[in-house]
Amino acid sequence: MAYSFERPESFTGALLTPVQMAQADALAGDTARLMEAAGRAIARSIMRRCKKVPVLVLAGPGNNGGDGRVAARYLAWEGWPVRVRDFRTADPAEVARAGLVVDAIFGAGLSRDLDEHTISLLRAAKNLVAVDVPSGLDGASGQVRGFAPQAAFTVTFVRKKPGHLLFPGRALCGEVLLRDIGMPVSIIGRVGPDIWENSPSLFTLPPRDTGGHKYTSGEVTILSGTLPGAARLAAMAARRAGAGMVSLAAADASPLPEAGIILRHDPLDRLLEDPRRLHWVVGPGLGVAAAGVALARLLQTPGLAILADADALTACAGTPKKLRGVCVITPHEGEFTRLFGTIGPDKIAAARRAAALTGAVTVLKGPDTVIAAPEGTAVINANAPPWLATGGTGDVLSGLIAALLTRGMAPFPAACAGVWLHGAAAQEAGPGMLAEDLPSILGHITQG
Ligand SMILES: NC(=O)C1=CN([C@@H]2O[C@H](COP(=O)(O)OP(=O)(O)OC[C@H]3O[C@@H](n4cnc5c(N)ncnc54)[C@H](O)[C@@H]3O)[C@@H](O)[C@H]2O)[C@@H](O)CC1
Ligand SMILES: Nc1ncnc2c1ncn2[C@@H]1O[C@H](COP(=O)(O)OP(=O)(O)O)[C@@H](O)[C@H]1O
Ligand SMILES: [K+]
Repeated sequence: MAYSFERPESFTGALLTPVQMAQADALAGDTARLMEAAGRAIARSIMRRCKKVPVLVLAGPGNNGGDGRVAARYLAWEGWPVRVRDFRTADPAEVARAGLVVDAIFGAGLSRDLDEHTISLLRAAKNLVAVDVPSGLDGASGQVRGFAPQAAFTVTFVRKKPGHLLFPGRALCGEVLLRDIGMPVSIIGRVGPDIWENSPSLFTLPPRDTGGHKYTSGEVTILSGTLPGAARLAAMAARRAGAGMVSLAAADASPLPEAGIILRHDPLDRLLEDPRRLHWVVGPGLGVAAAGVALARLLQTPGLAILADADALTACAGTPKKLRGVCVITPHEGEFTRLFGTIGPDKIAAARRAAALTGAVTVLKGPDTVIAAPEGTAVINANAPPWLATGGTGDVLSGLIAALLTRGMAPFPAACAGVWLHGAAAQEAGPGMLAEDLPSILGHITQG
């Protein structure tokens, strides 16, 4: 069974771009009712989370402004001191005096950079709650158009937008509160979301085969080279994540690895004679020249599942088509840029282009890792704590994804599951963790 990508029927975790959100709005038709529900949700969130202070609602020209006006009405009913100002005539000095500013200037309809007057208003706010997104934030990409304020929290509706999860948007939103305003799930289905927030509801980990032996659980071979520690980290992760056999293939006489990792000094051609050796990790600590040669050789052998990382990616800098036939690539931003050119303002579009060009599931790593399938489905990961940004964690991720592949998962869900479990392990390890702390935690969170 191929453990495939699972789209929840409820579309939980689906992300809607501003264009898709507008389509949903048009299909639903009843904007007034949705706006009423949105405004009530904003007011409730404020009343629950904030002290009663004078509130100033900055209202824009579209539905975002409409949501803000409805929220003001509910706040006033509950006895809150609240004023509404049209953003065109509002005064920054008045904004600065407000105890709480509700930013309802622009949401999904943002179509150009903010002008100086709007920026001066938003800059003056000391304590701001954003409606849908902080005004100036592009909901599709998480990029800032001219300026966007820092929100204490953001209330959004129906489904989150990619810009809530992609940096710098994620940081500017503060906590994102997703509120149901009665948009039918069938309409979300008709819009056809193709970007998702990563979570375990998108994949199922294969159960361990109770009647199996080490080879039925799959074998992963990891090429080791100039920095053998990197390959060992990948190997430790692969073993803990349930690969039955893990071999390090080292051309030279590298020092003995940990007990339980098999060290092979055979030439690559010899290793390829074993038909069970289907899953390969190429790149971590291998050396760029060696990685280029090894990758080319592996790609001549049909039927292999190859994960290319680190030096194998650098070896293909400027010639990404050399990666065709690889199953998963895991570039960080530097490796990605060397391969495909600048990422630009839209990280999802960049990852999709790379996946389409190479045919490989592309894991564009970072604090907001994007995983893209060659046919275009994209997933944004948001569970990685900042302390995951430490040397060697990328090697662990490679070994982890390779183990999930060898356990029978298809490449896209294996990549999604690997990235999510990697973040979950780092959360469990806590601040100050090292890459080598992750494998033992993976041992207990990767069992099906
Ligand atoms: N889609 C839905 O299901 C719902 C959406 N709602 C709200 O509707 C919002 C989207 O509404 P709209 O499509 O009316 O869009 P907005 O309210 O974001 O604003 C669109 C208007 O602002 C103008 N504009 C855009 N960028 C500008 C700039 N930089 N400077 C000056 N003017 C600019 C546009 O020309 C347009 O007139 C959402 O963000 C959300 O707050 C809610 O009412 C509830 C339901
Ligand atoms: N600021 C951050 N917050 C959370 N995770 C991060 C951050 N920066 C990087 N990461 C994650 O840390 C890992 C680093 O991988 P990589 O750059 O390949 O490092 P290395 O080569 O040292 O193993 C990736 O999984 C990446 O998604
Ligand atoms: K807004």
